[in-house]
Amino acid sequence: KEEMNKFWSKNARLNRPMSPHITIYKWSVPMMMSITHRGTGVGLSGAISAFAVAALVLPDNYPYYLDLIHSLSVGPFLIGLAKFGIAFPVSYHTYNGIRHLCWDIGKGFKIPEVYRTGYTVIGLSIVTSIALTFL
Ligand code: HEM
Repeated sequence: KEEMNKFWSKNARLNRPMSPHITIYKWSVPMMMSITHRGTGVGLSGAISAFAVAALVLPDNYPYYLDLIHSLSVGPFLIGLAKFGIAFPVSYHTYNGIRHLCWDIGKGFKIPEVYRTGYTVIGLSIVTSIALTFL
């Protein structure tokens, strides 16, 4: 215990960052993609659960609420933005999920491949989300 105390007081004295200290890492595309995969996964789970709970507890049905949104006349820009905001996490998580599954079978681990597949996923996600927005 005494050794541990010495260890921690030395770290504090030398102003060493304590683990976990992700701030020491230089941000990279694969790193951002990884956190976005988690973010979109958790976001999708939350959104689907909220949708399911709403379907159970709200008094009216889906077409009624859709009409309600239409009647607000928020304009095509905001509607488009909202549609993109839904389409992007779905597209991104699906394409990046396929990238993850490739890793799970041992493919695509070389650093240039990680970047290439990463940029492909980002590109496909943007194109797919724009296409879905205009549906
Ligand atoms: C609405 C549908 C989906 C939901 C709600 C969902 C949700 C999630 C969540 C919560 C995670 C855990 C994220 C983390 O803690 O790191 C996850 C991970 C994952 N998802 Fe999805 N997901 C969905 C669709 C998909 C699809 C369509 C694919 C594949 C094509 C996919 C592939 C994966 C993979 C491979 C992982 C594990 C990533 C890892 O190894 O860290 N998901 N998903």
